[in-house]
Amino acid sequence: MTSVYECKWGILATGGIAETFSKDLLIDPSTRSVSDVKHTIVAAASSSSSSRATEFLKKVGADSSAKGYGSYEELVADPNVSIIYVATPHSHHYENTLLALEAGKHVCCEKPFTINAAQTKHLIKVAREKKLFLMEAVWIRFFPLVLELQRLIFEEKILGNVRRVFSDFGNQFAPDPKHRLYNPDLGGGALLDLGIYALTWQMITLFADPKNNKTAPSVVGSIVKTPLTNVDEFTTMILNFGPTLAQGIASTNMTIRCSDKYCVLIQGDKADISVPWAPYRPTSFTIHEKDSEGVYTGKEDKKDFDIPGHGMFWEADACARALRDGKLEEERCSLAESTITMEIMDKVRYSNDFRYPEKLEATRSDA
Ligand SMILES: NC(=O)C1=CN([C@@H]2O[C@H](COP(=O)(O)OP(=O)(O)OC[C@H]3O[C@@H](n4cnc5c(N)ncnc54)[C@H](OP(=O)(O)O)[C@@H]3O)[C@@H](O)[C@H]2O)C=CC1
Ligand SMILES: O=C1OC[C@@H](O)[C@H](O)[C@H]1O
Repeated sequence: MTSVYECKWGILATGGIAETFSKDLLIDPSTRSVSDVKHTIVAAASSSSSSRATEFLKKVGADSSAKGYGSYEELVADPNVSIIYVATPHSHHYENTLLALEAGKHVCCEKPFTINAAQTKHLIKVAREKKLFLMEAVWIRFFPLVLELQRLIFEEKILGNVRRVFSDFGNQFAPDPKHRLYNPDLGGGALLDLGIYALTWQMITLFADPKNNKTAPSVVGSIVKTPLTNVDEFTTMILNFGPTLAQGIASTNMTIRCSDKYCVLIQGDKADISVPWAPYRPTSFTIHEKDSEGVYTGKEDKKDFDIPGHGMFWEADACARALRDGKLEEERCSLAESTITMEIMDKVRYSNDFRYPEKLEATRSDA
């Protein structure tokens, strides 16, 4: 019998996504036909109190031996923890990930990796120097749906040449200046929180096209800021993928929910693929056949994908396998692609005069 690798997680922060991720970690891997890795939560930390961390561990169903800490420093010092999951607001990812790396821990950090590309590059430098695994938690990259979609596009070539991709993630949020989405001090705004999914769809379809030869796209973007807190409320980007002569249009906002039917439309010369809501947790896509003049023939093929939980366990399984195999990076969610994505967001923000407070944009002096 082959041995099962046990990945020992430390959960840094106890908010919404920390809870969702932790519950997913503890779902029996056999429910998703996985038998080579399993996950244990050995500790969690809350910046507010150790009792909050202990309550969190109970709520997510961690083993009673799991430790609850009242500071992130104590968590990263725990010798039983192998990998830290960073689940704080964007504003804190850079410092929290550095804290964990400097303590010698592998890290899986929530999206967006950091506030800007300079910070991402510094994290990569530290991880490489310390020979530690590092990944931005772009969970949809690991969905079986995405793997199948890429297989159909790049191996079976069912779309022919892919020439254009529309991707949108807009959602209707109550305009609350205290919510992290509206708060500039927490890295608020549509682009970093939601727009990163619209960009991920561009990366997994147009950037990943073998003909693109891993070339970063050129980008122009336009931003409308909310008068409430001056963070971006609407952002739209046009991306030109030079080697493939394909164009991407990626949009995001936090006022209008994107269409239930078409959040993503991948257009080739033989067929299109549409992906309905939700762009951050897709469960189906439809292939629309076209005739030689590019007109839909009416022949459609819908593919549905079951998610036995929320769907965050697939990225966790990838982290576990990387640790087991001594890999410092996961190729499905590479550090190079995270850097390119951050650079795109920087370019669009800075060219539209949208900067976060100086303390959020700063990198440490050794960066
Ligand atoms: N992959 C996905 O599907 C999703 C990813 N995310 C990402 O996860 C991150 C966290 O989002 P979410 O869980 O919704 O946020 P929450 O506000 O629900 O939780 C954030 C947690 O971070 C900790 N924290 C530390 N410092 C601060 C601070 N100054 N202000 C607020 N919280 C602080 C708190 O935990 P404590 O008190 O325990 O320290 C808090 O509970 C974001 O970067 C977001 O992009 C969010 C939702 C979905
Ligand atoms: O990652 C996310 O996906 C779902 C959104 O509603 C959330 O704001 C975002 O952080």
